[in-house]
Amino acid sequence: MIRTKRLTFKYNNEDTVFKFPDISLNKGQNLLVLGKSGIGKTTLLHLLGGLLRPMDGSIEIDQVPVHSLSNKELDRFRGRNIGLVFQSNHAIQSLNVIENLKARLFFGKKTISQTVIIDLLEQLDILECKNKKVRELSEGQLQRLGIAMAMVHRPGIILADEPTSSLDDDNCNKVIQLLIEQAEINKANLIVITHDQRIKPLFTNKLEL
Ligand SMILES: Nc1ncnc2c1ncn2[C@@H]1O[C@H](COP(=O)(O)OP(=O)(O)OP(=O)(O)O)[C@@H](O)[C@H]1O
Repeated sequence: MIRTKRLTFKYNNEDTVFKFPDISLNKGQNLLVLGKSGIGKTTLLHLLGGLLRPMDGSIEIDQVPVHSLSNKELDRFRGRNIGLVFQSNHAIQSLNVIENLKARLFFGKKTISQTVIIDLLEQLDILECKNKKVRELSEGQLQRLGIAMAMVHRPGIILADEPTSSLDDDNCNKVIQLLIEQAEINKANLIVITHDQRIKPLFTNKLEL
């Protein structure tokens, strides 16, 4: 469950004040956030993910007032409850796929059985890569590893920043279907931000900034 109210934000040394429309999502609901370049989509995603703090307004996630957590509480909350899918992959190059997932769990202070990890890799169709180093993966496999890393700790919220902008139509559809499927399996909220118009028909719930 995510609720934001009268959320505003300003970067240090900048004049622009971003005012975001209220968001209200029940458990398991998805949202597509659209808007032209520079409007503040990534900024909103970083606020929801606790990477930035609002200037004013509130963010409530599963009854937790995220906006008023201390830095330490926020780090812990993010590590346990938020899954972030970035445009480019943030995996550690020198580690293999399984080691990267274990590192993600270590930082999130969560223990997940090896069977669950194997199941996830199978669902994402990268099980055969489990012992490959990150630098040995193709672009598509890297993208799916990014999703696995965002999902492995079973977060309640999955936030994806332009996950399809560099993909062809076929892979664009596959990645979005995988994200929707993973969100469903975990009963998580999925929020995708994009200016990729191809994704629009795949979401019923949309917010235009
Ligand atoms: N760390 C920062 N410090 C100052 N200004 C920033 C910072 N990050 C982003 N901005 C500015 O804030 C505005 C909104 O940026 P943001 O990345 O949220 O937009 P966006 O809608 O995601 O854009 P795009 O679709 O191009 O990725 C832009 O004008 C950007 O230059």
